[in-house]
Amino acid sequence: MFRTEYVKKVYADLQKNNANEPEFLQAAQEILESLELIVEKRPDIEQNRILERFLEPERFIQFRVAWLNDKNEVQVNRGYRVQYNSAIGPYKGGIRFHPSVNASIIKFLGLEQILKNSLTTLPMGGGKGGSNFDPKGKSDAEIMRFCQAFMTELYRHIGPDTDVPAGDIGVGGREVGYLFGQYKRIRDEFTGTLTGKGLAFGGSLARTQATGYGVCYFTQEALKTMKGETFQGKTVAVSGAGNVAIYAIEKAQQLGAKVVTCSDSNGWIYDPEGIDVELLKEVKEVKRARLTEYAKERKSAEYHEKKNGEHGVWNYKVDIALPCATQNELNLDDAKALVKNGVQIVCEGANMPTTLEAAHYFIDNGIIYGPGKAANAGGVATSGLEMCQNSARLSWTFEEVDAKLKGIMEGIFHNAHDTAVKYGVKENDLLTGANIAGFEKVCNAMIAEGVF
Ligand SMILES: NC(=O)C1=CN([C@@H]2O[C@H](COP(=O)(O)OP(=O)(O)OC[C@H]3O[C@@H](n4cnc5c(N)ncnc54)[C@H](O)[C@@H]3O)[C@@H](O)[C@H]2O)C=CC1
Ligand SMILES: O=C(O)CCC(=O)C(=O)O
Repeated sequence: MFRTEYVKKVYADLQKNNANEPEFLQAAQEILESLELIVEKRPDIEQNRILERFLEPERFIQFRVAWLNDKNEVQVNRGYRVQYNSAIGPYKGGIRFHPSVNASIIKFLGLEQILKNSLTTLPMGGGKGGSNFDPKGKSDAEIMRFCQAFMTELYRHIGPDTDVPAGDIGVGGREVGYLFGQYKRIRDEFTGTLTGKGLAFGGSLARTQATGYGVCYFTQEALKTMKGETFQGKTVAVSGAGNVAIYAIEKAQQLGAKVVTCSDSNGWIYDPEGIDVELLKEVKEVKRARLTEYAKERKSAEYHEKKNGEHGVWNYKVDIALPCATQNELNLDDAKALVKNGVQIVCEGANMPTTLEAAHYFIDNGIIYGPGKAANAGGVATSGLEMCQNSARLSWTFEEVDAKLKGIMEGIFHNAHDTAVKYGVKENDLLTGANIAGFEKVCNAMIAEGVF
């Protein structure tokens, strides 16, 4: 797995100290496999014990969230915030509400976020938070009370120049609104402490679309540079049916592709005529319903129930795959099926959706592989743009924000690609390129700022 004694020891210690955290160890292993190349070139990394410091969060906060449901019964959940690394800016990263949330998931997401935020070129450190609260089936009033209870603890740890949370799975505009309202009430100040806010109270145009559109801008630049091609006429598989998936589908179709799949936790849609994105928005964003509702309205769509936890969407003949649901949703068998069916490029809208074996399989088979920390950085980049607008107390037009987002995504692709080439790995290995490029800036800042 590793060649150098230093990296071997760092990873062995990490395994010992985080024994029951598989997602965190997976993310760390994937990053360390890339960073070994820079460690071999730069002895100052080992001298300054940068890898050990980089992998250890600056702060990990865990707290109780007690709230009342609609029957006036007391409910108790666990809340988290990891403030992972502030070398290049205030901690920045989303909040996830999902029953699977635990320390391992929060730490893997926070670690990825450090490199992602560095790649955006904006001054943002890495953080992430969440709760094992399950929003499914909760009333609007329950969601509000939970968000208020969550913020009643979190507020003391965050601030516009300290730590700026945003949304992630289970946390969208509605939840950010309730979190922001409670923060403002407790602190008695109106600042840009959260991003993804509503447009009436400091949100940025295009933040809703940013992650999904950004994945497509990244994919488009990769196709253009490495294959001289575009989205026009291509067939695309997307997983997920949430914020990232919806706007990835919308942009891919605007760019001339046909997206034939999407999915949620219960099942998936195969729609050979192309997903009707307006209908999908109506089902998921307005009604908050299941994909069965989409299939009822759309004659050309097939609905498949997930029976054995399979993700289903990776078995069709497509040119482009965009996993946009959740971690480890694309395994080695899925990767083999995609490659057999002629996929050319896989770019991740979700965080770590591809298992490590599957990622290696893509790279070894010449598929362009854009890891989430590069391909889905458009969401946090636009959050960074929201922070700029809040500080300046102004707002840019949709076109201005979208143009900046596009420029940032194209820049991230070229940075990852050029770094892959510079470090002598295959040019389709944007994983190594993104890991090294994101790390280098953080590492230099950590050394310059002294031992901490
Ligand atoms: N919202 C954002 O700006 C960003 C989100 N991401 C990542 O994108 C992914 C999706 O997030 P959002 O679209 O924001 O969330 P969302 O809450 O809007 O949608 C979540 C999506 O994931 C699916 N999903 C969740 N758990 C699942 C499971 N166990 N099995 C199958 N599907 C499952 C849901 O069905 C839904 O399609 C996550 O990995 C998130 O970390 C990454 C960068 C930014
Ligand atoms: O916009 C943000 O700050 C967070 C986005 C996020 O959670 C992510 O990039 O995974």
